[in-house]
Amino acid sequence: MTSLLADFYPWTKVLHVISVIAWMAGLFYLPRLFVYHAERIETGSETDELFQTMEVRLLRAIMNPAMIATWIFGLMLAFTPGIVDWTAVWPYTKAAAILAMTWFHHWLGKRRKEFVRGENTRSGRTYRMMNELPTLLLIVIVVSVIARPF
Ligand code: HEM
Repeated sequence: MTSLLADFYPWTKVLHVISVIAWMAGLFYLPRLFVYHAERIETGSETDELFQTMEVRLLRAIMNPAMIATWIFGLMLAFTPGIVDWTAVWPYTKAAAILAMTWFHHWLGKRRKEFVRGENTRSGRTYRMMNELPTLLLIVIVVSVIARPF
């Protein structure tokens, strides 16, 4: 099994990076939709319904599968022999940022359901601020996994 993982290593990494890009696209775009949904759209209007459709499609068709694929290929890389030096610090800074990213994904999912019920209480400003979180986490992850300064 481990030698199979070693044979597929470059392709696993290709699939990991492709799924990461798709996941990140959604993590950047969904809070942006929430900003406009919270600031500009009247609850119960046709535009409200249109935004709900865009949000649910983005989450279900792109973000959920991309997150699952990122985890599967990432774990396959982590189990590939000789790839991760577990005595270094970078795997743990990366892991902490990944957990935060996964938490953020679920936080967005809960906010989407509030919009569906017409119960959003958060302002556009809050969603604007939360929109910065995936950028910060992305920086921590990419520095951890590529520059490995620690
Ligand atoms: C979800 C769980 C994740 C796990 C278990 C995981 C694990 C890994 C592992 C073990 C590697 C291989 C490192 C190597 O080849 O030396 C890797 C590569 C990489 N990961 Fe992840 N990762 C995850 C999520 C992410 C996320 C969310 C991002 C970006 C936001 C990301 C970005 C990258 C990049 C850019 C590489 C390629 C680095 C290189 O060129 O070697 N990963 N990942």
